[in-house]
Amino acid sequence: MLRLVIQSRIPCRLSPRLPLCRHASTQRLSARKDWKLPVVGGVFIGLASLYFFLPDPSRSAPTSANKPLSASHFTPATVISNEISGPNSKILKLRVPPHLVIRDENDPIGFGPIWSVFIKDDDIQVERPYTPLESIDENGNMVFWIKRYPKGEVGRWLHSKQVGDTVELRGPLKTWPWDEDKWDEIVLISGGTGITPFYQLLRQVFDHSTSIPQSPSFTLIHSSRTPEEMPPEQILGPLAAYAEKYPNKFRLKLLVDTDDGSQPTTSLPLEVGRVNEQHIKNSLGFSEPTRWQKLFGRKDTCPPIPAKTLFLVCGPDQMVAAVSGPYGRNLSQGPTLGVLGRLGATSKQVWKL
Ligand SMILES: Cc1cc2nc3c(=O)[nH]c(=O)nc-3n(C[C@H](O)[C@H](O)[C@H](O)COP(=O)(O)OP(=O)(O)OC[C@H]3O[C@@H](n4cnc5c(N)ncnc54)[C@H](O)[C@@H]3O)c2cc1C
Repeated sequence: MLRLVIQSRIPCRLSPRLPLCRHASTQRLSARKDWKLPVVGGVFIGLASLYFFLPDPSRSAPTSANKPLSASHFTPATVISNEISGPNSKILKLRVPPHLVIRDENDPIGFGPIWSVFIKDDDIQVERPYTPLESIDENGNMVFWIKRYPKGEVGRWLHSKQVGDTVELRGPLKTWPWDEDKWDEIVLISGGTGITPFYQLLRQVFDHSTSIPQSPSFTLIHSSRTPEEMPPEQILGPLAAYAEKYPNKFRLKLLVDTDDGSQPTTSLPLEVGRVNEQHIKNSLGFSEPTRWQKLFGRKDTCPPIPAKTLFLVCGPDQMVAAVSGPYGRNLSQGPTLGVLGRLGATSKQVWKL
């Protein structure tokens, strides 16, 4: 998920370039007569400065407190609450004036799942995308589950916001277009706060859809690092309720990397381990051969994955790579590898959010 951060120029790209700059200045001291190196170095530094310090067209989008919400400008939002939900996470509630939320069914961006907003860190003028858990209500409220990384910029900044503070956001932006007629089976695989787009989608399907019997079946396989880092009850509670109410339409599987003895956020069963082939096979209803079947020659091969099956994957880079192969260059999807590749999923059946 972090891979899709579009506006991360400052922290991500500065660091690899610094050693190059240092290298250039060392050369200049030791080989004064070589005039080419300082000139090339100077041009390089000049270009790099332009790249980093010229205003970015999206970050420098105007702010308007009167126009309807849109991705083309920032809208001020008020912090309504900001509550701790785990060792590094908070549930943040923001409110925009409700009259700025125009719900137009013909709007191609619209507010259908899955959508997100960019929130701008005013101190350093950097924006990051975040997914409102429950879309946006009639009072203009949006609720987010936000993780803070030790050296992360915007997450830390958002964690420091107090009730009554103002932050600026722009959106909605379509993250993935939901089409209930296209798939029979959808397997959602998330890590950490990568669950947020899936929560938004599932809530839309199970709380707001009028045609649940016709909707695809869903399995959500979610993993967190430890029990206390599991999503809060606010997220897992409704999901557990959907699994109980619609057992043929929704299954939930929760994994932790390690059980460090910390207090889980949920009473739901947690399995220790990473997402593997067997989890995916179980989600598709493929049975494991019994000991007797193995003894009499049935190999643990996987039947072909049905054509109308979709896998959506969202989480930290390493998890996305292990499950579905790494992202490609320039924000492209990259090849389908990893667990899903080994099971024979095609690139049309896999989408890395
Ligand atoms: C469509 C979409 C929706 C999203 N929705 C959510 C959501 O609902 N909730 C949520 O929490 N996140 C969400 N994200 C992720 C979010 O956008 C950010 O990527 C995330 O919050 C990290 O941003 P940051 O500015 O805090 O960290 P960044 O500054 O981008 O840092 C990211 C990582 O790099 C490390 N890092 C930063 N600087 C350094 C350094 N100098 N040296 C070494 N390591 C460093 C950090 O420790 C961290 O691990 C979403 C992403 C996308 C693409």
